[in-house]
Formats: sequence, structure tokens, C-alpha cells
Amino acid sequence: MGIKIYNTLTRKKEEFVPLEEGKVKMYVCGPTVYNYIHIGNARPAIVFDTVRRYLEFRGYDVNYISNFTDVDDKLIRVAGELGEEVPVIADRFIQAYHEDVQALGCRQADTHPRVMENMDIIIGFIATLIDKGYAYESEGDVYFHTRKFKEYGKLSHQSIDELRIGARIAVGEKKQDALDFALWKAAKPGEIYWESPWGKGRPGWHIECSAMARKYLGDTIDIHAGGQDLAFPHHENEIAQSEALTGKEFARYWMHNGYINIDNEKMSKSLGNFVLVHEIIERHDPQVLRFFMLSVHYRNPINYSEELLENTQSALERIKTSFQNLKHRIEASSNLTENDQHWLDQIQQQHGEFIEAMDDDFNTANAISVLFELSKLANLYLMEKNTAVTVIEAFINEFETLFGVLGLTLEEEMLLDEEIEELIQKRIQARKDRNFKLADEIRDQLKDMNIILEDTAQGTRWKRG
Ligand SMILES: Nc1ncnc2c1ncn2[C@@H]1O[C@H](COP(=O)(O)OP(=O)(O)OP(=O)(O)O)[C@@H](O)[C@H]1O
Ligand SMILES: [Zn+2]
Repeated sequence: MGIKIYNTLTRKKEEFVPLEEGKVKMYVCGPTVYNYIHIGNARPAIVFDTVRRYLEFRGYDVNYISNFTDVDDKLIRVAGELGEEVPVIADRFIQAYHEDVQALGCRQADTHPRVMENMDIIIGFIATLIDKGYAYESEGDVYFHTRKFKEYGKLSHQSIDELRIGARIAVGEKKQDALDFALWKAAKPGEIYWESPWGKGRPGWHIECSAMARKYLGDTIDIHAGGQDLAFPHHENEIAQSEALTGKEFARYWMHNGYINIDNEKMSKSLGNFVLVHEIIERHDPQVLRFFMLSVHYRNPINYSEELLENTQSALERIKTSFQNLKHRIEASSNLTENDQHWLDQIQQQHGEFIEAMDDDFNTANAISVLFELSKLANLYLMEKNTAVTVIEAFINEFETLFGVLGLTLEEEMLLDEEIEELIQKRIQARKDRNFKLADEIRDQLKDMNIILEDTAQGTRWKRG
């Protein structure tokens, strides 16, 4: 039995068979970089990083591409408000994005393509769509001729006629049909622009993903992913553009994560009900946030609250404590006895159950139940009078492997060098102020993190214990 994926396109769980044996081409729509990300935006980053890690764990070679939308209406608006250039804003929030998701245990994509760096292939893509009769120019804008693409609506399971009912042509749009969407937008006076066969302008949002997915992964990709709100119209439009151009299937498995809600309403920048990742990781271990997100199946909604996050923290700590206890026990342990085979078998069984859970459309909620089960077993084993090194090590390896697949670490948070230096400076100041209580507290805090201080005539030196 292999991996099954729920495919939005067919609304079924399907067996995962990649185009090319052993290889996975995966594209995840990335953020529009005009602000810090909130924990809703962090969900696709965490979920699809975990999907990638699991596919690798199952032996696939994954090529993971995730774009940055670094020019669009929102970026232009923010740049105007702050009196800065669009690329400056984009660079700032790309940097912030990397810092945030890295703290949450997400690895970098194999490539993070940016719109500004791919303008030539985007323009080329649009020009080909015009040549093929799927797009038309209108006063410096270019639109996709939605009705020409007969399968439009197949991802969101709506017919063109149903979609028509709600569609309107907004003021300033120069399209022929309300369902048509912009591939290229003429620049307004003062806006950032690129030269094109249709004059100065910039690409629409949907075209960038079609063009960049094709550049990095080819005409047909295995997995295309993003938040549930992207299924329509963004992904529907991506399919129309790509399949109109190549005549081939664009993506074989479409995955969409559910929302993070607050009081049962989608967390979003526009509603103002968001919690920034930047803020939350100042108060909580970022691993707790990751563990929290993975405790729920990726397609289900999560109703966020600080209280739930705190409960998660103590749950995670229980597992980490079992792990630490195992580590402390190694030295007092001895050789295998007959009774131990039974424990090794149980560890193996949990390993199998973890795989079964993850094979079933990446059910991380069930996979985390396996971690709790493993921790319960470890605690029981540690109550035995005689423990064997082999069994203890088997538990430790199993914890490390499964945590690794979920992008979680078991070791305690390490302080960065500059954070240590800062604390040392604070302690020096405290001693100058004759605040010995504070100075001792800082020394103890560092000791807890395994940092040893040495006061010398030249000043305070430190080393990791
Ligand atoms: N509340 C949420 N829960 C889960 N995923 C979300 C949520 N909000 C946005 N996403 C996802 O985050 C990713 C980044 O999207 P993007 O930067 O375009 O966010 P956004 O749509 O501007 O956010 P907002 O909805 O707050 O305006 C997308 O895959 C999107 O589907
Ligand atoms: Zn996209």
C-alpha cells in the first residue's frame, strides 16, 4: 500500500503515483510579500513542508518550488503609503518570511522564484496565449478568454454558466466578458512597470504561477498546493492558462489546506483578526505552534485560541520529558533480556502505525497520536527494574525519526550566541548596580540552558556545557 492523497480535482482520495518513478514535482503558491505573515499564512508553509518531508521519508526525491508574489496591487499600495519602492518592501518581507517559517521548522524550497526575476517568461507565456487565440489585448491590458477554455470550472466543480451569474465587470476593466481575467495590467501613472509588447505594465496574479511552475517543473507537475481560498479563482485560472498553452494536464494532484479561524471566522489581513507569527514566537516556542497545526488534519479548520496553544505546549512537553528520561537512562542500562523483544516489537508496531496514518492523506493528527502512544510505552518501559541499552536506543531513534518527519525537534531550544552575549552584558550591568539577585538569576538561567560562565580578570567568558 502506498500514499493516498485527497485530490480536490476529483474530490476523492487517490493512490499517489508520480509521473516519473521516485520523483515528485511539487509547486506551492507562496505569499504576497507586503506584510508579516499571520498564523493562517503559516499553515500552508507548515503543512506542505511536512508533506515534502514525508514524501522524502518514503523515498521520493522531491523538487519543491514555492513562489513569492513580489509585485501586485497590495504591494503597490503599501509602497505608496510608506513612500518606498516596491522591490524594497518585497525584499524586506521576503526576508521576514524566511525568518518566520524557518523558526517554525520549514525548510527552504528548492527554488523560491520571484515575479520580478521572471518577467521575460511571463511575457512570453502571455504572448503565446494571444497567438493561440486564448487571450486578447485591450487598451494595454491583456485578458484571458475564459469561455474558450472548455473545461473551466473543473477544479472548483462549477459550470461556466453557474460562474457567470455572480461575475461583474469592475470599473476600469476593459474585458469583453465578465468571466475573463487579467494576464497583464497596463501601468497607471507613477506605478512600477515593465516594458511589454502591449506597453508598460505588470502581470496579473494568476499568470505568474503558470509560468514559473512550467519553467521550474515542466508542463505537467505532480502536486500543486495552497490554501483552500486559492482553489477558486486562482488555481482554476492557473489550470486554464497552462492547459490552454500546453494542451496537457497541468497538475495531477491538487491539495488545499483548511483555514485557521478565530471565533469561527477566517483569519485574514483584511478582517484584521490576525495573529502574526512574529509576535507569537516571542511568547511561545515556535515548535509548539507547528505541533499545534499538525495536531489537526490539514483539510480541517482550526479554531485558534491562545488557550489551545498552551494546552499543546504541555502535551508536547510530556513527550519531550519521556525522551529526556530515556536519554538519562542509557548509562544505567545493560544487555538485552528475553523480555525485551516484546518492547522492540511494540516500537516497530508504532512505526507501522505512524506510516499508516501519514499514508492516509498525510493524517498528522493520527500520526501525533502515535507519538503519544510511543511516549506512554517509553514511560512504562522506564518503570522496569532492568532496562536494556538496545531498547532505550530503539525508543530514542524512533522518537528522533518520527519527530524529524514532522519537522519537529526534541532537543531543548538553544540560545543564539548573540542572545547569550546580551544576557552576559545584562548581568555585568546588574553587578555594577549591585543588583546581585538579578545577576544570579541570569547566571542560573544560562546554567539551565547549559551555558557556563567564567569570571576572569579580563571579563566574563562563556562556553556551552
Ligand atoms: N486563515 C487562513 N488559514 C489557512 N491558510 C490561509 C489563511 N489565510 C491565508 N492562507 C493561505 O496563506 C497563503 C499565503 O497567501 P497570501 O499571502 O496571498 O495571503 P492573503 O490571502 O493575502 O492573506 P489574507 O487572507 O490574510 O489577506 C495562501 O496559500 C493562502 O491560501
Ligand atoms: Zn499560485
